[in-house]
Amino acid sequence: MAAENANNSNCFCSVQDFENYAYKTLPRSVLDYYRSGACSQQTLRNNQESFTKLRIRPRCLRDVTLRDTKTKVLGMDFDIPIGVSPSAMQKMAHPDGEIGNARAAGSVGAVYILSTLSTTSLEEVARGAPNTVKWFQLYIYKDRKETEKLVKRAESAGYKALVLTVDANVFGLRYADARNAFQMPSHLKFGNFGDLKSKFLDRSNGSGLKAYIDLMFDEGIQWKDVKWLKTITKLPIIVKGVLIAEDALTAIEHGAVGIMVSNHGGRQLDTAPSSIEALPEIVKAVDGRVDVYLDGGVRYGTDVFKALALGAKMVFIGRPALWGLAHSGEEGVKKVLQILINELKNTMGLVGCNKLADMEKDMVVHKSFYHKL
Ligand SMILES: Cc1cc2nc3c(=O)[nH]c(=O)nc-3n(C[C@H](O)[C@H](O)[C@H](O)COP(=O)(O)O)c2cc1C
Ligand SMILES: CCCCCCC(=O)C(=O)O
Repeated sequence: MAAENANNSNCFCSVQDFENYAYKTLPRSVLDYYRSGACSQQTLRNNQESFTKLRIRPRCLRDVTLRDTKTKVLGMDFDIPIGVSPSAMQKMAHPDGEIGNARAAGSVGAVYILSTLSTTSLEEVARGAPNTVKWFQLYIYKDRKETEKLVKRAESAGYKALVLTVDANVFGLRYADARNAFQMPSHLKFGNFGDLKSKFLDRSNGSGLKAYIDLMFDEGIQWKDVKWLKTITKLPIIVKGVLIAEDALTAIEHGAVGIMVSNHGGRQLDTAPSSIEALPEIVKAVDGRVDVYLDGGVRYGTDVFKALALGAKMVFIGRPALWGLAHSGEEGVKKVLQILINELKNTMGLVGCNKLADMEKDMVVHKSFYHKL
């Protein structure tokens, strides 16, 4: 891309354009933290590759003049079935940070999930993006009182659900961060904590984030902690990071009202299945009792369509929002979301779906359907 075009948003047609821009402009250790997966990064790659192995089977000559993407999730109305997944330290991408990301989501009628490890406090995000439906992602600290305080604060600030991340009891092996001795830039801090919990710790052995997590997070969390969480909050609980049917059923038994199929963007267990590979077994097991959501590798409206047709109620993006933020803050995230909405509506039109309920499971097949010989 010519240098003079590097910041010309008119050229930014796809999520890939924003990713390319972020790769050229973000400081190396921030970029590596955002983009990397764990270990050999097979799951990271597979998240996107698995979508390319699915084919969409279109239906012709159906009236699609009023294409509608509205949906209702946990009793809340949304204009689109796409939301923003939690990601830590968003101010490293742009000073607009979490507030910009949340405002962008709200501007297109999408839900925004704030990370426990945000660089803006949950109260500031609530004040800065009052018109956005916000959910709060929770990591369970060894200090349960600290966890309880976070939950109460999220309730008071108007967050509408808790998203408990269950695939990060142990820190994934992220070699790029270890090599870079990754550290949050010194002008930033974790917004939700006032004392030393707001800063990274000793990084003499590699990533400062890893040192922080090892000290603060509880490796011993179990299903009974979901029950405990239910005793301290009235907010609906979504469990994020489920990849197999049995865990989905256990999550429901313990009170979860939503299951997010996710492998943490390939950043935790390397060689775990891709999210879209895992989705069908979970949808089947859950059998409509609770909502199933998905994130991981979603980069095109066709990916959104595939996940919805295979039974996800809502589909989330992690890195694409960070690439939008890196490009032009709130505006950039909004553009990324608009691209995905436009691609989704285009796909719906070409497949013959006027509304989300028109999507059928057999509109999406594995490519082997066409390559039987
Ligand atoms: C830089 C980064 C930070 C993340 N931080 C969190 C976090 O704080 N809490 C969490 O539950 N998931 C976190 N995730 C995982 C995302 O919520 C999400 O599962 C993943 O990014 C989805 O994959 P995608 O990036 O391919 O869309 C993070 C992901 C990235 C890329
Ligand atoms: C135990 C994993 C916690 C990682 C904290 C931030 C995050 O979720 C991510 O970097 O990914």
